[in-house]
Amino acid sequence: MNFDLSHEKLFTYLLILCSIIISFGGVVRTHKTTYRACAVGRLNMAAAAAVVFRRNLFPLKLGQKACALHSSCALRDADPLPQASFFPPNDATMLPPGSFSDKVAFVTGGGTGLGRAMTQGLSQLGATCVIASRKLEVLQKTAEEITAQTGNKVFPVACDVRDPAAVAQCLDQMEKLTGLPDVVINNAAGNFVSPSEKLSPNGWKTIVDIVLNGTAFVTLELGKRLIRQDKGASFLAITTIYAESGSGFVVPSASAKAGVEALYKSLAAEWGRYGLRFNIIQPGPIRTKGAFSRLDPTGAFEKSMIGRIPVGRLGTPNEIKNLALYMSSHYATWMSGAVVRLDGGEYVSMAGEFNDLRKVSKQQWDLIEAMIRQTKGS
Ligand SMILES: CCC/C=C/C=C/C(=O)SCCNC(=O)CCNC(=O)[C@H](O)C(C)(C)COP(=O)(O)OP(=O)(O)OC[C@H]1O[C@@H](n2cnc3c(N)ncnc32)[C@H](O)[C@@H]1OP(=O)(O)O
Ligand SMILES: NC(=O)C1=CN([C@@H]2O[C@H](COP(=O)(O)OP(=O)(O)OC[C@H]3O[C@@H](n4cnc5c(N)ncnc54)[C@H](OP(=O)(O)O)[C@@H]3O)[C@@H](O)[C@H]2O)C=CC1
Repeated sequence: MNFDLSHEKLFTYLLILCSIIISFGGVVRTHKTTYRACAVGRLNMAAAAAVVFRRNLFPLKLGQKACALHSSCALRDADPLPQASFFPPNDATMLPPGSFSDKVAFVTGGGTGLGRAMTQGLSQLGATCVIASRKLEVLQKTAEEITAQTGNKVFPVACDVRDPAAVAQCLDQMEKLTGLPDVVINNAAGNFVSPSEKLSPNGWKTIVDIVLNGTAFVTLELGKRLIRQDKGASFLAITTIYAESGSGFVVPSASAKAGVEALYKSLAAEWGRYGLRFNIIQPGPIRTKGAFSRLDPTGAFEKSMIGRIPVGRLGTPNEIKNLALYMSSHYATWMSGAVVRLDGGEYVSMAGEFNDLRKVSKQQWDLIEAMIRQTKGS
């Protein structure tokens, strides 16, 4: 029979081993660090065990903090699983050239990460783009780079979506620059992992304001203006797979993203009569600086994320781009109220009761099958 040593079991065996060695006043070596047990006793055992546990889960020394943070270093990639070779990402832009000629696109959070990739794709296919977020310099740099690549105008507009007056001003500015948009992508977000018992009221409010209120302010203000001008448009919101399931440690984000989905599904029903359609993409994990510096700052969780994804790798910004472009394009005019998950199978992989049986070896299956077949009657 195969000996399947899971992380959990490995920790347990390590803890037991530590306890035994420490009991004899020995020396334990883990990750090039030596812990000398001075006395025999439960306290020492617990302390050493805790250190072993922490070192395994967070393989960083506290002193390395600055260098470990993604914001100050290059992102470190965890390896994809072998099956990822069956599923290479195709970064090429999928729709035909000119698919967005004569169209105007408005993308919140368009200066970085997924928003930048979507803006780049829209611009490449002929759209004039307006990108909005708080940091004007970031937007300006992105706008210049994309325009240099595509030859199409990208206008940067500073806007904090939490402030309805700022949103109205931003849309005034857009109307002057380009007119009202044909394509709207609500992509701006804020997030951080935190135990919910550590959340302050302002921590909660900050995330809900950016994600839910920000999306609502942009969508309602633009919707009213489009309705007044009798102009149709496609609205897309970027949520996440846990908008559906909920998730611990990102509770404000989960709550706000679920609200965004309710908002978009509701408006799909109500505002179709004005030529407006509303759709949602739920991405799984994609390594961007903005997301991973706040959700996996030590890099300790990336490997387990990949382990949960049947396709065996993280997504790429361009994969979201291609889906977003299709959903926002004239090829998708019959799509409204849709929620599309793009996550390499992670959501269903986490949800299925028996999915962990993937770890069962062939020999173990033979034994299990024999046991089941032996059972007669109820
Ligand atoms: C399947 C994969 C799932 C992945 C999903 C990904 C979803 C995403 O949304 S990823 C997008 C991530 N990108 C961003 O978050 C970009 C924008 N983020 C920010 O600007 C900041 O991180 C922040 C959201 C905090 C907003 O910045 P702002 O300057 O406006 O706020 P602060 O004044 O810094 O903080 C406001 C209150 O929040 C508290 N807070 C901040 N960080 C934490 C933390 N790590 N833990 C707990 N609390 C935190 C902060 O203390 C403030 O509260 P208070 O002290 O009570 O005033
Ligand atoms: N990367 C991932 O794994 C996943 C990401 N997502 C979603 O994808 C979207 C993009 O995330 P990603 O590209 O990874 O992360 P980024 O941090 O790069 O993108 C977030 C963007 O939102 C903007 N933003 C934040 N706060 C505000 C605000 N108050 N007003 C206006 N703009 C704001 C930021 O710009 P600025 O700082 O200039 O304001 C930034 O450009 C988000 O909706 C996120 O929830 C969903 C699932 C997985």
